[in-house]
Amino acid sequence: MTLTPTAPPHAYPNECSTLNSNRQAIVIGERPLTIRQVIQVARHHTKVQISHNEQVLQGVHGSAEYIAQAVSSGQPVYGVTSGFGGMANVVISPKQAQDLQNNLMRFHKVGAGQNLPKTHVRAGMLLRANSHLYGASGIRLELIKRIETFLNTNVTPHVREFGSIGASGDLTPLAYVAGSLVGLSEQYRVDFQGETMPAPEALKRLGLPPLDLQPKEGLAMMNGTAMMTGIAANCAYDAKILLALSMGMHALAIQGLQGTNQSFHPFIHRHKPHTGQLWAAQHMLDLLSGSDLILNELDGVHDYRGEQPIQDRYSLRCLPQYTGPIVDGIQRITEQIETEINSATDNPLIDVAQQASYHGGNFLGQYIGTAMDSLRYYLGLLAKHLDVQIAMLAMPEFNNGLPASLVGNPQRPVNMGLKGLQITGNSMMPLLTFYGNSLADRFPTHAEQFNQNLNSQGFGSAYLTCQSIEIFQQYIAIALIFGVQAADLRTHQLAGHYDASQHLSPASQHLYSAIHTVVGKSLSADHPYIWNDDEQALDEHIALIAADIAAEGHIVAAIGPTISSLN
Ligand SMILES: N[C@@H](Cc1cccc(F)c1)C(=O)O
Repeated sequence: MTLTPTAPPHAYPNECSTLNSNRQAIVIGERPLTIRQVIQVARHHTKVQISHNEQVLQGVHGSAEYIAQAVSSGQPVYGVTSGFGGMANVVISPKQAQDLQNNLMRFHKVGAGQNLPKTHVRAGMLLRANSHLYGASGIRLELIKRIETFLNTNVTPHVREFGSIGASGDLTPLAYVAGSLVGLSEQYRVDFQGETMPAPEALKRLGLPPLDLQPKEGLAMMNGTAMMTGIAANCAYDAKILLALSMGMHALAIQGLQGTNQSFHPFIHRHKPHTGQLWAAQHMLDLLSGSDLILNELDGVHDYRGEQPIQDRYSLRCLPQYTGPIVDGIQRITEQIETEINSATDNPLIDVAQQASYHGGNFLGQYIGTAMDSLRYYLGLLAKHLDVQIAMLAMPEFNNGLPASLVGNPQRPVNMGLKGLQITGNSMMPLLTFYGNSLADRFPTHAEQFNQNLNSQGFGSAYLTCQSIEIFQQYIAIALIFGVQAADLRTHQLAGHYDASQHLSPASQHLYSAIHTVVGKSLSADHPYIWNDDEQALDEHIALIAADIAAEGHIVAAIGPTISSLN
C-alpha cells in the first residue's frame, strides 16, 4: 500500500480501461502471479502462456522423470506406489500405478450442489498450472499445456460447489478439472464457449486425444489449494473495491452532514501512526478536498455549533482509527493469498536437484481459511460503519438540519423519503456481520479415516466470502443512494439549489455523477435525487448500482484513485 495522495481528476481511468482480453498474454512459471493477473485471466479472458524458460521446463521434465524412476525401481512413495490418505499403507505395484491415478479421479467425483461460476474455475485452473510449473509435482508438461489450452479457448470444466474440506487441498473440485482435462469419461462435462458438452467431445473439438495418466499425475492435479485460492483471489479483489467504495460513501456522508475535516488532520494521525489509519486519514482529506459542503477547519479553529456537539460524532471523527485496522487486515490477506497463489501446493514434493522427494502437507488451505474468515469479518465491520452513517443521515436529531429520512419534497406530506430504503439496509447489515463468523475453527476432526484430522475448511470459507461480497454489493448501493440524496439536500440548505455536483469535492463529484449515469438520472438544480416517493422505483436503482459495481463499470471507475492508492 502506498500513502500517496489522490491523483488529480484528469487521472480518473476510463471504464475497464486497464482490464481486457486484448492485453499481452500473461506468462506463467517465471515471476510471481498477482491477484490482478488472476482476475485478468479469470474474468477478462486475457491469454495465458507457459514460460519457455529452460530452467522452468527442465524442472517440470525432471520431476516427471523422477517419478518414472521411482516407480520402475519399486520405491515406496506416497500416492505413487501407495494407496491414498488413511489407506496409504496399501502397497501399489508398478503395474497398478497408472490405474491408481485414474481411480482417484473417479472416487473423488463426489461433489454436490450447483456448478461453481466459471470465473472461479478459471482462476483455479490457472493457479494449478502455476503450481505445477515449480517443477515439484512430477507431472508432464503436456498436461499443464492442456490447462493453457482450456483457458485460452474458453473451455471450463463443470465443478460442483460442495466437496472440499480444504485439507488435502481441493481434492473433489479438482477431480472435475483433472477428469475433464484428460477426457476420462462422458460424465465429466465442460462449458465449451457457452455450450455444455461431455469432456471427451470437447477434447475432440480441440484436436486433443484422451490422455492416460502417468503415476502421480492424478494426485498432482488434485492435491492442492488451487480452487479455494482462486475463489479467494476473486473475493480479495472485490473486497478492495468495496473498501474503496465505502470510503467514497463516507466522503459523501460527511459532506451531507456538513462534517469537519479537522478529525483527519495529519497531526492527529502522526501521533498514532498505524499504516492503515494514516492512509484512511490522508485519503479522506483527499476525498474531501475542495468541497463547499464541509467545515474546513484544518487550521485548528472550532466553534460552538448551537444544539449540536462541538465536534463530530465517532462515525465521522474516528473514521481513520476504525477503518485503519480493516485496511491493514485486507492488505495482509492480499499478501497471504498471493503467497498461496505462488506456492507448490502438493504432496509429495519432488526436489529434482537432490533427486529426493518429501512427504508433507503444502495442500492444507489454512492460510486461505483464516484469510477468508477475516475478510468476511472485515466486511462485517465495514457494513456496521455504513449502517451507522445511514442512521445519522436519516435521523433529524443527528443529521444537522436535514429532513427526517431525507424526504425530498416536504410539501407532499405522504412522502416518507428513504425510510423504506433504510429498512432494507437494516435487513442486510446483520447478515454481513453474521457472515463475519469464522468457519476454519469448525472442522470435522474425524475426516478421511483420521488422516485429514486437521482441515482448514478454506474452500467453504472462500465460498461464504463470495456470498458476503454479493450482499455487500447490494448494501453499498443503498448506502450510496443515501449519500447522494444527503449531498443534494445539504446543497439546497447551503446554496439554495439541489445540484450537489457543483459543491461536492472533485473526488466525490465523480462518484456522484457515476451514480446518476448508472441509474439514468440527469443532474438537476430543481430537485434532489429523490423528490417525490412515487417518481422512481428505488429497488431498480439498487439493482442497477449493484450490477454496475459487480461489473466494474462507471462507479468503480469513479473511485479509481482510491483503489490505486490501496494497491
Ligand atoms: N493427499 C493426502 C490424502 C489424500 C489424497 C487423495 C485422496 C485421499 F483420499 C486422500 C495426503 O497426503 O495424505
